[in-house]
Amino acid sequence: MTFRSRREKLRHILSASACVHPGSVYDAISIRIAEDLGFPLGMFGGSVASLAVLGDPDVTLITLTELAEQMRRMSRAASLPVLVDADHGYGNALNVRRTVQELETAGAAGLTIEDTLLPAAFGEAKAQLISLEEGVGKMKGALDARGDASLVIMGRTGAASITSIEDAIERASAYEATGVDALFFTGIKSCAELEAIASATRLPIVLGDAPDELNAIDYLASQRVRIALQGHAPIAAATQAIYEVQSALREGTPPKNLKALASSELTGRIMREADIKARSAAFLGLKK
Ligand SMILES: O=C([O-])CC(=O)C(=O)O
Ligand SMILES: [Mg+2]
Repeated sequence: MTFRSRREKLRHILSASACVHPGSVYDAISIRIAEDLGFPLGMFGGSVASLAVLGDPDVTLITLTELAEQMRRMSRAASLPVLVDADHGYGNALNVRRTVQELETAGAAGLTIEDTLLPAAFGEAKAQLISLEEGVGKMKGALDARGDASLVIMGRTGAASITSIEDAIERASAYEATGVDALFFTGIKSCAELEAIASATRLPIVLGDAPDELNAIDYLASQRVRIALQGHAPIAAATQAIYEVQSALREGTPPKNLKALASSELTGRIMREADIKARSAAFLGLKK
């Protein structure tokens, strides 16, 4: 499937009237599983990118090259549309342009650019924001860099949990005015806050995190939330599974007694083994 048709699917989600949960994806295996299970969209979070690629926490150590390469691997492995958390765009507004170019050619369906000051400033324990003006410049740079007009650019603000809900609304309104395709919020704590945002803006809304008060999907849809993230449980589950199997082996459990391994049928499906066999027959003169 072409990159454009993946982007059009994401655009369709944003323009429809329902709210969807994306699958959390971070590598070729996780995206193929999300695709096979019927998720309409994959979310490639910055936190899981750092963990999967570097084994590091989410402290902006991953490079744009590493992020884009991981996206490229996922684009090859599956055709599920993927929304990429591009953090602050890896620098200033000129770096944001480069980030958009790299993620576009790597096959992202959409990406978010946020106004958090990253990496963290010297001597500051708490997260900080860049100025509204700099945030606007980043959004304009992102839109200007787009080569395929169907690539979805989202303006993201974490102001609700860093400064105030009023600041989040002011920033979101300014980003909306640049022509971005959707608004992505983190740190929204209540229905009242979401309703204030929904009535002050008009673009589709994406929620990066949400307390229990905000988990009824029909209510979210009624407030123009089109995508609601659910964290990144798959990589946590994978980490636990690897820990358990390595512990068992280290303690002397024979490999044949290990529990909860993927069956060869499941592994074969994820590896698209039938396709490889058919191609081997067609191109290598081997039997199907
Ligand atoms: O975008 C998301 O998935 C949430 C986030 O910031 C991260 O996981 O880095
Ligand atoms: Mg992030």
